[in-house]
Amino acid sequence: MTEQPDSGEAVSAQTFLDQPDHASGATELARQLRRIRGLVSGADFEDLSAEIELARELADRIENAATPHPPAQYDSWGVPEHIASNPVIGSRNPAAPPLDAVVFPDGTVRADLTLGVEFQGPPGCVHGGVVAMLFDEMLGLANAAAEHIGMTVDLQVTYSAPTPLDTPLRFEARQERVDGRKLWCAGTLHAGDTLCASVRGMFVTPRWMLDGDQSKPIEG
Ligand SMILES: CCCCCCCCCCCCCCCC(=O)SCCNC(=O)CCNC(=O)[C@H](O)C(C)(C)COP(=O)(O)OP(=O)(O)OC[C@H]1O[C@@H](n2cnc3c(N)ncnc32)[C@H](O)[C@@H]1OP(=O)(O)O
Repeated sequence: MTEQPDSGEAVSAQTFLDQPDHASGATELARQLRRIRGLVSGADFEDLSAEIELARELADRIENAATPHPPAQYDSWGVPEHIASNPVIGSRNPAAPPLDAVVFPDGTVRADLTLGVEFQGPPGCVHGGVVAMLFDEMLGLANAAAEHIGMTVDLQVTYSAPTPLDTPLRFEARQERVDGRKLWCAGTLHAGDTLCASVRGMFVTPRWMLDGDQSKPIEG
């Protein structure tokens, strides 16, 4: 449970799309790979030849143990495998920050996170494309929280101030309007009191999705 600090009164939030650790250990493996990701992209080393050998052996071992499931086999939105591989929230995707979201009773989705040097664009700042990607996901999550999802057809990001690295950031998003298959969402990104960026997005629920069961429980 988290409190919404800007509301003036304590409002409880629920963890959203909770992803328990995978029994195989893949979630923990992703955590360790994220540590390596940050170190390799943001530190100097004298000689890594022994570590390279180790990494190659590890990659070979994981490849031999793996039974890959191509994305085309993922059967629907929100199943654990679909969420786990996501590049923004996926607990088993080492490339994901990962972003952990909570949802408030009014439908606002919030995520607090800190981004390291591997997400750098301008020196000391988060890459603008990374901000856009995280916003896209946040708006998608706001749609999921409203149980009315779609695909992005338009995403407009306004960058107001540089987004600092290694600094607590807060993303917020909510679905604002629905008209048939068309959905509109908005969001903000703050570092402390500074508004770094804001976003407006339009989504469309594909016709084929209406034939499926959108209201099925979100697993994971
Ligand atoms: C509850 C369940 C659990 C969920 C669990 C959650 C899991 C965890 C969350 C993951 C969250 C992922 C968040 C990332 C989201 C992506 O990354 S989505 C990927 C990027 N987007 C795409 O690839 C979309 C590509 N576009 C398309 O495939 C097609 O345009 C679409 C979206 C299927 C729509 O095609 P369509 O069904 O044929 O619709 P179409 O008739 O063309 O348009 C419908 C209406 O929208 C309008 N429209 C279409 N495009 C536009 C546009 N660009 N601008 C303005 N209007 C437009 C049309 O003019 C039309 O308006 P009307 O004539 O009805 O007034």
